[in-house]
Amino acid sequence: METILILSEDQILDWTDRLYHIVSPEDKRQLQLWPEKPEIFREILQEYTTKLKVIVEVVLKAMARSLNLEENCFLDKYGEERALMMARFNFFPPCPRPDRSLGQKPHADGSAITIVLQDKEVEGLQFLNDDQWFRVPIQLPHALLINVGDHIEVMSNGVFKSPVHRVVTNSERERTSVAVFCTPDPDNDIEPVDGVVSETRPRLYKKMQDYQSKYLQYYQKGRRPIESVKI
Ligand SMILES: O=C(O)CCC(=O)C(=O)O
Ligand SMILES: [Fe+2]
Repeated sequence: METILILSEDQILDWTDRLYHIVSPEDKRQLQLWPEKPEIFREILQEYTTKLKVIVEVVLKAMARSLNLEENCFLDKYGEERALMMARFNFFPPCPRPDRSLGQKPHADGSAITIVLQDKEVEGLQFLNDDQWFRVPIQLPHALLINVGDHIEVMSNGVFKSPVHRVVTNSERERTSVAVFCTPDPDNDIEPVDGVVSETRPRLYKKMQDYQSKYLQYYQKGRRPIESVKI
């Protein structure tokens, strides 16, 4: 299943094939679209999802504590049971012109946090800081990369930043990665939490509404969706 929306003729496409599935909550899964082979796929994805839920809880609590906030303040807004987890399997085939195309164009994730399992052997992910791209190393096989998404930037009133990143291609080797986007329960109002707004640190973001559809519109035009909620 693919969610690329072609919104205009001049839209720049990513050099990638993707499989994109909701993995939680269970009643939102569309199992009829999941691969049937290898047979172990569903079982492994189920187990992976269950384990990632534990990581999300630990990480969101730790992030709150690190700001001296009540430890459940991000987790409560995230919503645990009804939070949306979407798994994206990214396949980046070798590209004959890596100088002219990207596996994934610059973007920041629209999640609360994203958990990425990178290819064990082929690098490609890069993060932007001060106008410079920094490569993410892959020395640690099976390491999970945890990336802050737009929802945590808003909830933390900008203390945690949702960084811009991209994936570069290469002409020799294919690359795969699995990104699981952990996004708050769509019924929850997401805005800066109590304790991050003060006289010295004014509120920087509005309430996030209908962010998913805004996200796609902005993203495909090469703009940062989070701009739509900045005050
Ligand atoms: O391929 C990667 O390492 C990261 C992919 C990514 O940024 C994404 O799917 O949003
Ligand atoms: Fe990403």
